[in-house]
Amino acid sequence: MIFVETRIPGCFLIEPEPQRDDRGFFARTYCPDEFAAAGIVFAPVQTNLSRNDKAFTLRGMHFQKAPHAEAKLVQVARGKIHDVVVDLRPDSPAFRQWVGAELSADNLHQLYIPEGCAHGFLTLEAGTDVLYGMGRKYVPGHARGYRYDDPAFAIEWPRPPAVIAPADEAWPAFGA
Ligand SMILES: Cc1cn([C@H]2C[C@H](O)[C@@H](COP(=O)(O)OP(=O)(O)O[C@H]3O[C@H](C)C(=O)[C@H](O)[C@H]3O)O2)c(=O)[nH]c1=O
Repeated sequence: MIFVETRIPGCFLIEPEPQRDDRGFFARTYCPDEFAAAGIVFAPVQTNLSRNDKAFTLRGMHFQKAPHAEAKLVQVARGKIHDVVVDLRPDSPAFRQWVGAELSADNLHQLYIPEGCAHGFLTLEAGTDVLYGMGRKYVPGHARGYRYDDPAFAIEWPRPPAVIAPADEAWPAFGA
């Protein structure tokens, strides 16, 4: 696995190293030793699957309120997304900055998102499945978020969403 830290400290783009043969390939998508060697202390304790039927479906920008903040390992099992992370840690040099990456079933790329960051994605193909490894079990009632187009972050999206949940349109403005 190849780890490339983004401009958000602790947020990594991860490129698995598929072992290819005549049948296809085998790729490791998580390994505690390789993560530890990259300086990441993370062990998924819950996994989630997000199925998105339509292209240009947007989910986000979500995070869990402390003390239930979640680190996440995100990968696309089918289709393609524009994945975005926003640093919400006031003491971070990248506070309020965002990073984006195209994750797809073809490029196998993953994003590791540390606690204290918001996460969201826009699907770029119909029938996109997003897999999550979560660093903490989900605790209902602690979900928080901001709008994907909040001017405080000025996130660049490939295009506006065609599908978005009312709850994701109703998040408060950052700093409100
Ligand atoms: C996150 C989560 C949700 N749920 C339940 C709660 C709702 O009844 C239902 C759908 O939840 P929600 O509408 O929050 O799903 P998304 O909008 O895809 O939210 C996720 O999308 C953004 C992009 C993320 O990074 C988070 O993983 C997560 O917030 O699943 C659970 O039972 N367990 C869970 O871990």
